[in-house]
Amino acid sequence: MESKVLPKIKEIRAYFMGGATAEKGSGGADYHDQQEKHWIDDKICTPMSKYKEYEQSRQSFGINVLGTLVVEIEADNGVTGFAVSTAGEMGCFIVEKHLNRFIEGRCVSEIKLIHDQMLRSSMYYAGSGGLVMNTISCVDLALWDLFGKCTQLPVYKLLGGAVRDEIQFYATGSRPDLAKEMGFIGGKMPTHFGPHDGDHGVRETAAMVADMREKCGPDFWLMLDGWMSMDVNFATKVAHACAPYNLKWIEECLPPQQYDGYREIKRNAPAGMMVTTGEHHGTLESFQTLSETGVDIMQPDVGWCGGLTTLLEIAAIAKAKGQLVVPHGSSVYSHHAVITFTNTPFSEFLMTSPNADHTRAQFAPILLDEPVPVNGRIHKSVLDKPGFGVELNPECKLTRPYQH
Ligand SMILES: C[C@H](O)[C@H](O)CC(=O)C(=O)O
Ligand SMILES: [Mg+2]
Repeated sequence: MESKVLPKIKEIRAYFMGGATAEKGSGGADYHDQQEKHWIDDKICTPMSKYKEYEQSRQSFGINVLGTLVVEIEADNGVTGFAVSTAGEMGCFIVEKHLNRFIEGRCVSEIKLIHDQMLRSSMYYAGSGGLVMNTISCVDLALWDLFGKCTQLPVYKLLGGAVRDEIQFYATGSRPDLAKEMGFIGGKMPTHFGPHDGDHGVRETAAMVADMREKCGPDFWLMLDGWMSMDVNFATKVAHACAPYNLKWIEECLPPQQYDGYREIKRNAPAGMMVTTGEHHGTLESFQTLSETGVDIMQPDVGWCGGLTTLLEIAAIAKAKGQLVVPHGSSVYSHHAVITFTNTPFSEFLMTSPNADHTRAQFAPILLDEPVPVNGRIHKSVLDKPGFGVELNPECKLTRPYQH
């Protein structure tokens, strides 16, 4: 077969949808931006819950101010790749006024070089993750999508191919009992009480798990997600109070950088209960440090951790340590990665239906053809389309606030 001459990148463009200036409930990659009464905004415990006025709703403290960033990259043969993440209008500035210089004119296969230059050139303002890293991740994912679309290969094949025929999912949402009926292997619930609620909060949390255990039977996996809201003492008490109900893991109990705290929770946790975290860690170095704490599962979000290029490195760190890497639910972007990882035996599906009573595409409405699990599973054949196999929904109103 003749080797192909790959095209060069002609232009990168950045758009946003939703965020602080839009109507509530735009969804997209900013999946916390849902309509009122959605389970994802119903008194979920957060680092802000100790302030009464911000306890009931995460949107009240601004969890949905960023909005969706859409990065589109066009090659000189007219083929376009794209990706979405959570960085909105501010991400657009970073792409169009800074990162564009490392991208335009490069061959579509030069992803690693571009990734390294994006990381090094933003080191002075990127910190250890967050908005800037979300933006870099989005560009990296768009580059992989473009590379796949130019070579007519799905991203998972570019990575070396699938190590299993299907991905099986647990569901994150308020109704693990319904997730069980839908064929998922487990259900992860948010917590509603934190250290400011004292022992009453510990008892209420354990009662919620006990109730779900009753509804789901003895073997269905049940997990808790603390979304950075606890301290070591509260997390330890919750873990022990939930042990009789066979809680499988306790997730993201602490703020991301409290590595000593994670080490202590791991030491304190009942035997057999896993300690997990990682979705708000944003550099390879932070995952190396996290890995050393001994957490059982690292949970990077591929749209926030530095992109697919960094996720591959994180997975290698975890593999060498015998840890699992189970990405935070980042939809197609993680499906193409995890089907190639030997240390990801299952993955996350985040329920974005308002009552968590049916499956709905996680990034709805921004992607066309975004796969959703059927009977809790996605077969690799569903991923057999060039790039990440999705297109932008032309009905979503996108704004391009900056041009270079
Ligand atoms: C449900 C959690 O609070 C959050 O919205 C999502 C998350 O942390 C997860 O899916 O994991
Ligand atoms: Mg989580």
